[in-house]
Amino acid sequence: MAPLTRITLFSLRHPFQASLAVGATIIAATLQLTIPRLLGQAIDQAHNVLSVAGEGAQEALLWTALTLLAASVARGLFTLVQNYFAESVGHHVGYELRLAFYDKVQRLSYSYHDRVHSGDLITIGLLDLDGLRMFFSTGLVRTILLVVLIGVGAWMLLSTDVLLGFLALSFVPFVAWRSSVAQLTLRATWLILQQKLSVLTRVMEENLGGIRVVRAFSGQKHELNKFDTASKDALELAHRRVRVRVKNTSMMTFSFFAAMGLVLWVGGNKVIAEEMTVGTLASFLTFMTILQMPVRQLGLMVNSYARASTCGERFYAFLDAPVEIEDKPGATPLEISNGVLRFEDVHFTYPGSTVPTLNGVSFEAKAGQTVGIVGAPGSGKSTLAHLIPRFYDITAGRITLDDQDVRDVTLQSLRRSVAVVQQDTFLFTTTIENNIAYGDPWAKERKIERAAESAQLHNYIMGLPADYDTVVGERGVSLSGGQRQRLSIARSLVLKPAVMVFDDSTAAIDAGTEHRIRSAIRRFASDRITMIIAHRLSSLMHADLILFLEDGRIVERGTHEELLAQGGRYRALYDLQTRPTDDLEAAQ
Ligand SMILES: Nc1ncnc2c1ncn2[C@@H]1O[C@H](COP(=O)(O)OP(=O)(O)OP(=O)(O)O)[C@@H](O)[C@H]1O
Repeated sequence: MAPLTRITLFSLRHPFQASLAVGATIIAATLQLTIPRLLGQAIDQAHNVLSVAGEGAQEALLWTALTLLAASVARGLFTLVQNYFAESVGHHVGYELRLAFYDKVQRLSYSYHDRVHSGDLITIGLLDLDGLRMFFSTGLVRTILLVVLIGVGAWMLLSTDVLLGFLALSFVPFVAWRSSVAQLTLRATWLILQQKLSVLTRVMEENLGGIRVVRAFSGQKHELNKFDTASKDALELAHRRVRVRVKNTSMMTFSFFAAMGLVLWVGGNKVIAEEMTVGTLASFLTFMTILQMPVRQLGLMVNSYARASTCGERFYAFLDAPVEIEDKPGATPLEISNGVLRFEDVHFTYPGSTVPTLNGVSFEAKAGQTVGIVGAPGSGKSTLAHLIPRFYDITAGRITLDDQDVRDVTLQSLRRSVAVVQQDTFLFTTTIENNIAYGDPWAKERKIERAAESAQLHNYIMGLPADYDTVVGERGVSLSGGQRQRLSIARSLVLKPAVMVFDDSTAAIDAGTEHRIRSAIRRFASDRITMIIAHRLSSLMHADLILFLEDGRIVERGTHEELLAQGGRYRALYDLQTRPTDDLEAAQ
């Protein structure tokens, strides 16, 4: 369905507000059209009062004046109702679209985020959504208003006097054309201006985010130049927009007054020739003044259609994008009994890639066991871990937890049972307690503290100004890399997952603390599988099973001792990491 049809039908899901807005628009426009007639009538009656000076003439003038006043007040009230309910529909639509957008964001697969920049998603969720939200009031309701005002108004003028009617309407096509051209040009330049401003925002964001690098490398001058260039571009464009607006406004005003001059000239002659009353001429001029604004607004209406159409295309393409990873129909919650994880001939290729990342990986791990994964950068270690909680779906083979294929169980139960502690930790701007309890907001205080104790973070937290209530994140207390990693470990421990993966997540933690964390986790790990991905062999030497990955294949497997005895790649890596630096330098 076309985006405009879709948003129109969506807006009509609020029939009460929508019909009040439309009804009030039609009544307000009709009342507005009576004003020039009444005004003309009043002028003629005033003329009669002056020339005839009769009782009846005065009374008639009074009545017309009162009717005029009533029509103006009523028009104002109906315009108020129109604006209120049209806006109200827009806000309801905006609210519902925002929820639909956010709901979709929560369900999107990792592969979608790999493809689409988060800045683009924010643009869809803010600007595109706004373009759609406004369509009801600035597009649909305005169309009705303009059709009634211009259509009925033109008919009334032409039916009163054809020649004068044509002259009075002569400015309409020109102003409608200029206004549409101006609005469309302004829209196009607005989009470019947004891009320029987003470059400015990005430059500023990077500067603030990387402020330490900028200062350390004395990059201030370079940063200022970058900012200045982006700023100048935005300034030039803003000037161009002002020129378009000023030029078109002047042209439209000129054509309106030219038409008005013509009407005065021809109409004046008709009045002199007594073919027309002064009141009728005055009503023509008032009609023109009333029509001027809506005709100028034709451009805004055209713009609203253009905007809603392009915004709608992007917005609905996002809403309709297939969710690659979701619960399959009839998925049941994962049930953990023995806690056995099995990879059976797993193959995986990233969506959009032609090169397989994992090639026939098979292994088994039981509850209480630790599996270490080692290999060169890019060999597929993180990928392997990300397949267990279904961040991506495998291309071939099977991954099971207690004989249940991970694709057959509900995602929520799976992800509560498999926790991946990443190397980069994201902290929400909230208290430490809320950050740790993110996966289980109802976790008891003691549970949170125990998790922090195991992650060797409790003592540090107790030294903070408001201990667990201390706010961290961008606007809170800054944590070091190692402390962030420990917080991330605590966050996963709270979940008590059946499989816990440490993806290079102790790289920023010193060996002593890492050892203490490992011992603490081992105490709680009798019923869970711990998987450790690390470059530092000392982090995973104690594992029950170590897998050596190379180009997505397991090329060596066994315990530390077995692998050393094999004398293969693991042995070589071990020697490299344990050999004194002097030996290495001598070997080079
Ligand atoms: N989201 C992605 N989309 C496409 N290819 C990816 C994606 N993530 C990783 N890859 C590719 O898959 C391969 C394996 O990456 P992976 O991150 O699993 O390696 P790794 O062994 O964990 O590396 P490191 O030790 O550096 O963390 C790499 O060639 C990488 O470029």
